[in-house]
Amino acid sequence: MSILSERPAATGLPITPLGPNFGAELHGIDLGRLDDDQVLALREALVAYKVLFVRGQHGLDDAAQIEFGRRLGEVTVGHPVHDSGDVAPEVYSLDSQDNGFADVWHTDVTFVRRPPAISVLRAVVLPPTGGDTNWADSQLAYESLSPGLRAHIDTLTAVHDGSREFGYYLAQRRQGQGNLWEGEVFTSLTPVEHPVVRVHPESGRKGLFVNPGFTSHIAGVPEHESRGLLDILYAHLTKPEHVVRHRWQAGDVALWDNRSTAHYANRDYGDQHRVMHRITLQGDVPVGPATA
Ligand SMILES: O=C(O)CCC(=O)C(=O)O
Ligand SMILES: [Fe+2]
Repeated sequence: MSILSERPAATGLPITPLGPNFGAELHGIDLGRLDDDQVLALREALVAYKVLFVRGQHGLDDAAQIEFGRRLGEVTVGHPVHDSGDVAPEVYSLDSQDNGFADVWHTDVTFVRRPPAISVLRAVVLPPTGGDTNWADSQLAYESLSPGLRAHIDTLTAVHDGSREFGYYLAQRRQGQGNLWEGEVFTSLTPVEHPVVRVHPESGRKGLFVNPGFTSHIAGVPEHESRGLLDILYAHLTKPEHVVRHRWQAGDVALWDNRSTAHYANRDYGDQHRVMHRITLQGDVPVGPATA
């Protein structure tokens, strides 16, 4: 029996859930021509399903992708330090011929005070095979930890450090001159602290908010303890039961909620070319259980 259940949403969006709570596909809509009710429904579906896949968006170019983003929220510049070259400032281009890989589990740009809430990714050039992307449900992962561990990590904060992935790039390629992100020009990547457990500002659900890409350590505990605990949390977050995997086709767009997910792009396509264009929507300062 197929786990897919065609469920006509009350809102009129044709949503096919990929599981009970995580991931859904949308067919038969044009992201460039949504009416206001559909935009609202999409926004709600994004919080509910955390990652949405929209097929057949062949007409969407960078400008239309940005325009679509503006209907959902405040579009940021593409990245705090990366320069994507000959594209609009809002676009972050991941080009395999320019070291644009995302083969480490991460949540986007958590190394700033207000990480982006939502990302919208469009396939521009796809390899003939491979290059799938995986998303992990950080809320389900949190909820399926034992109560004792949940209570413990509810109290912790962690340090997020963008210099691990982008420090060399900022120093060498950008000569210490990053982009203007929310009024701040990034000349260095100063580590920031976020709660280990994030309370989602819209749904109120708690989720793990640490990621191997940018989290350097848990604050205020010995290094070996931090390492051990993070390893447990990462292994749990990325269990197959918590993950959906998307096999890209031309015209696909994926949208995800960075407040409740992490993701990883498979680097398994050899020398083939792969280009993805991402835009991000402004988020808020992550809040933990103690202050929620
Ligand atoms: O290349 C991909 O599939 C995902 C890249 C990524 O991490 C992102 O767009 O945020
Ligand atoms: Fe990413």
